[in-house]
Amino acid sequence: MRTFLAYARCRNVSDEKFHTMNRYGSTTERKYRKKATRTRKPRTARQTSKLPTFVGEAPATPIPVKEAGQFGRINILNFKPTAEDGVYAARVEIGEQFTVSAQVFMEGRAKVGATAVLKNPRGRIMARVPMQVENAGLDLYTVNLQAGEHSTLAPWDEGFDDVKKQLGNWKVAIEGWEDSYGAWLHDARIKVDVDSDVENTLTSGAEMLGRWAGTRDSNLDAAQRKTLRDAAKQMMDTTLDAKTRLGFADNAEIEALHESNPLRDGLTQSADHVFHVERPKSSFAAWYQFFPRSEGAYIDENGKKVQGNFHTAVSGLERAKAEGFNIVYLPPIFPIGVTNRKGPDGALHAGPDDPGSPFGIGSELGGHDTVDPLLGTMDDFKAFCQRAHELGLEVALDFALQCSPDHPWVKEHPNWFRTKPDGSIAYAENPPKKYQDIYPIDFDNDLEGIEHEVERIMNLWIDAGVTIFRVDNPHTKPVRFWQDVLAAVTKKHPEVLFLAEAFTRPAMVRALSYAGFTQSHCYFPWRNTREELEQFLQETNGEGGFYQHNTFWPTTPDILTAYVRDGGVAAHAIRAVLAALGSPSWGIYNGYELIENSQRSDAEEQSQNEKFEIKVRDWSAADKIGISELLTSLNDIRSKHVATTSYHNLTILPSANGNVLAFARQTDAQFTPDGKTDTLIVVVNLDPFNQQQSSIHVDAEALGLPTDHPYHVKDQLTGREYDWSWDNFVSLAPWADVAHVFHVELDDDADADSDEANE
Ligand SMILES: O=P(O)(O)O[C@H]1O[C@H](CO)[C@@H](O[C@H]2O[C@H](CO)[C@@H](O)[C@H](O)[C@H]2O)[C@H](O)[C@H]1O
Repeated sequence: MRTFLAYARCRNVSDEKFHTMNRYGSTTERKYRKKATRTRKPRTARQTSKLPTFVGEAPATPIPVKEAGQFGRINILNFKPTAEDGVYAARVEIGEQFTVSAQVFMEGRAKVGATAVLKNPRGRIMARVPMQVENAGLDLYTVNLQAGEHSTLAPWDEGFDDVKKQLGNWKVAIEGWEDSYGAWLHDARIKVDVDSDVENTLTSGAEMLGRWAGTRDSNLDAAQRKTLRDAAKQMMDTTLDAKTRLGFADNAEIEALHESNPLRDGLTQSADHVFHVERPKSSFAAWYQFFPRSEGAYIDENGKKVQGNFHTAVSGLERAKAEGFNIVYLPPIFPIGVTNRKGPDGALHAGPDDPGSPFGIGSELGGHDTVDPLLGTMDDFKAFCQRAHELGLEVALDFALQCSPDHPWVKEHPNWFRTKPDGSIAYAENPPKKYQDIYPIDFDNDLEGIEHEVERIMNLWIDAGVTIFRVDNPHTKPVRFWQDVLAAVTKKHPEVLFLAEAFTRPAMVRALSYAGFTQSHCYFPWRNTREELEQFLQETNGEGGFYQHNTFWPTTPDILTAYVRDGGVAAHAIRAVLAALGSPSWGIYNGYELIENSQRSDAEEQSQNEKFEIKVRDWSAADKIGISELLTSLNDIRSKHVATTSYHNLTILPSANGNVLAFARQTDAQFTPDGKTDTLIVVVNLDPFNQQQSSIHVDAEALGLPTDHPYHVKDQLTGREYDWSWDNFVSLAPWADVAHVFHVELDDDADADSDEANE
């Protein structure tokens, strides 16, 4: 991994805000310029030495850019990521490490440098960071940035107001400049070595050093300016030999100034590129789904199931908390219709004691704005949310926009439903699935009316304590509808998040993200082979991660794949590791801890499905299985390793065995709480039945790890330690460990060594 050279205060003359910031020093900016400030001497106002005027080569001069599309003196192209279609800005979570790149170049053989400028929503410059050459032939430069500090605060926590101030549209611009010192030094070394045109070369160099000492942009202090002027003077001492004279400009002290306060000729600034910065947990979240009616449920003396309610459901909150999750997700909690109510496993007829699918919303008791009386009252729900908040959990509520035939809207707003010529209403479908117990909404008769009603209802649940909506099947409704509703709701409540349950074509999923959905369900459950996973991990954690935040769920009440059905405990463990560490956002549907994996014969979902019946579970059985313990460890690893929090830091590692997947996640030292690079190496045996061995290749240089000696890795799941280097043997057996989650443990010296090597 490339490391940063701290880059202090390369001040743009026209930017007085930056001048102010330098004096008071924002945390972010201090972070980026740590190294340089350590070596900088106190500033004095007086200029101490005078230079003779030398005749040298003319530096590149800035050319004003008067309209969009005009080139400046330096060419800057291909900034990534840009707003898609020029409208939908890239998105990152506060404190998430992300990478920007651009092509920066100029004519001829001239050398260039590039600097990224990061501005907060108020336009204040928070960091100026030198970019690194990614591919010299393509003139491609990259840099890792972070907008604001990583935070885990929830909206009701003390201190959230400070977080809130940092949310919104940040901007990144690229500064390109001619690297006159770098280019001169390259040529001067050769010319002095072969004794060609030496006097002209040294004279030009001295002139360049003098000019550097005099520029405001380089923001040198008085002592640093003197260093450059003295070097220039000494270079002109013709009594000395050429090599000695060159040495005055070719040494570590001047090189350090070149890194921290370079001479930037022909300075050219790109346009600002917007990044929408969202609140904590907008993308980095661990979800836990349970049905409140199953919590505390029991079988009474007559053999009848007695359902739970919002009082007993606190046990679900406590389990989620104990396992380290931070969002609890509840299926719809509204009254359930009677007409066409479904029976066990979706049977088309329900018995008198069948509770029905909670997605069959609405009865004479009320609709989407009413708590199902079997679960309790609105006050009970508020108390439940309050308890969740005390435990540090956010409550996500399912919002399924559809109606049982008994829903009040069916009578109150007949124009919200499409009738067939015979006056009946067709039931809802999500082909090939049929939902005979619900009517779909018709959005084409009264879009505005439906929008207002949905806004009213969402605000009502927000007032009760909900901070997140998981929206059921949003892709079967107009995108524009969601765009309007989400904009209206977030205008009043910018902290509210939305998860799209959209298993559908990529264009629709992407459009929903643009419409305001902060996270999205995805096809992770069906990506099982190494090739499929490698591709999917890179898709989720790549360029697309700026526009769509995929959340990985191994199972849901609607999804139980053959892999999980057949692979037993090992398959559950494998999929949990992949979900927790493959995406910053992951989720578990409860019962996973109990290996509930019996599948319906006619559907890819669980039999005795909780959607249609109340589950009475023996949670004490979970202890023997160990999945609950694994989930807890995975959430613990996620909370301790900031490298798990970014959609932009995953690298696939080559593995010799097609059944073994390996990837690294890495966060640069300046973005971690302890100031050390955080590197995790995850190795997973994808075969739930057999032991698999492999050799994992780690490009130590690319990851900034020691290249000439082994480094220490510690398995965060087992505590075992190993020495790793370029190629590493692994052996994982399903009956022992399905995965390694290694943290690379570099002592400070090793970290510093590798920094030096990369610089
Ligand atoms: O259509 P999806 O696969 O995305 O599933 C989601 O929406 C379904 C409809 O809301 C929902 O289905 C469940 O509720 C229906 C209405 O009560 C019922 O007819 C279905 O049989 C039942 O599976 C599904 O749970 C939800 O995730």
